[in-house]
Amino acid sequence: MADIRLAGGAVARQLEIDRLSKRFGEITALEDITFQVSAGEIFGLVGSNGAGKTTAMRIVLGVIAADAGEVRWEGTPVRLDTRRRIGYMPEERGLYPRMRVAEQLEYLACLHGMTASAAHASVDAWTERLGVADRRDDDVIKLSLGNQQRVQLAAALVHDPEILVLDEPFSGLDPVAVDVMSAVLRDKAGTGVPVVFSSHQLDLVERLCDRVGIVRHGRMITAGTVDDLRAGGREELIVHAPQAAPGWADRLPGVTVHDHSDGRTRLTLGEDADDQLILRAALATGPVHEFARRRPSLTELFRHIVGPREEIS
Ligand SMILES: Nc1ncnc2c1ncn2[C@@H]1O[C@H](COP(=O)(O)OP(=O)(O)OP(=O)(O)O)[C@@H](O)[C@H]1O
Repeated sequence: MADIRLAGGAVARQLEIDRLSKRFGEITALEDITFQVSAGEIFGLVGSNGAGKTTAMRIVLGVIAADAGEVRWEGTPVRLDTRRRIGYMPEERGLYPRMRVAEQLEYLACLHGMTASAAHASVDAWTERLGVADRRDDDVIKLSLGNQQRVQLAAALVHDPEILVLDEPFSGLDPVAVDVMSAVLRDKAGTGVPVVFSSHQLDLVERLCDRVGIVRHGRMITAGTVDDLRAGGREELIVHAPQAAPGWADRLPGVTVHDHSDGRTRLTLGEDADDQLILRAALATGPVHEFARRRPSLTELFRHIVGPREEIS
């Protein structure tokens, strides 16, 4: 168990997922998965289909029990009373299709212990913020999928949770809704809420998350800031020389050419590579419009780490 005691004996406000394991018959969904999300931090869980992300979140929420391991908040094992203070967006979504938006959000807020008047005010505020205020009196089933998802996020937020756990909150959202959702998550983190969410949209994860964890076959294979993860990836050189023919860089020492199209070549450099030699070789083909080092994106890192046959979908 990690020591999360701070100087002076205070306990860090941290959600700890500690060595969780879970099997479903022959299938190992989780194997010793461990990660922490601090108060105020946005943590992105990424992994291929079936990697174990949903299973981990369900265990945090107590929807299913772990075979082994523990989930703690502020150093104390998470029990029913803590779970009432978590805002959860389940993958299977959980709204009553034939109940009106405001009615069911108020009902959910009251289930989490809010008074009726506080619930009413909170529903007004969140439906406004999430752009579904004009749908408050509609049955959920009449809403588009994207608007249902906004309501689902409102359901996770309406009781003013201490912790947010969101399974694929961005899937199926239009770009405006993605921006609204991102801003809400940032704001909640800004008030000290630990936010953990899963997503296959790695560009979004890269932009939004303070730290990212890559899950594979039920294990956390790496976790850290995107910059930490990038430190293990190879820097690339992009050369845009429109007149360069394919193969122009193939014989340069220490150079590996990854692709070349429309005069744009993507290279990685070994120890014996000389970037000035590469530049001279590019200039020998004609004008050079771009010559830039580029760090790998999270998508590229993901491909590199989990392997090309197991790409995210
Ligand atoms: N209730 C269940 N019964 C049997 N197997 C299950 C059950 N829930 C999950 N699994 C299996 O456990 C593994 C992990 O599934 P999980 O849903 O946690 O993955 P995931 O990372 O969330 O995937 P996705 O990105 O596709 O949502 C998969 O092999 C899945 O088929």
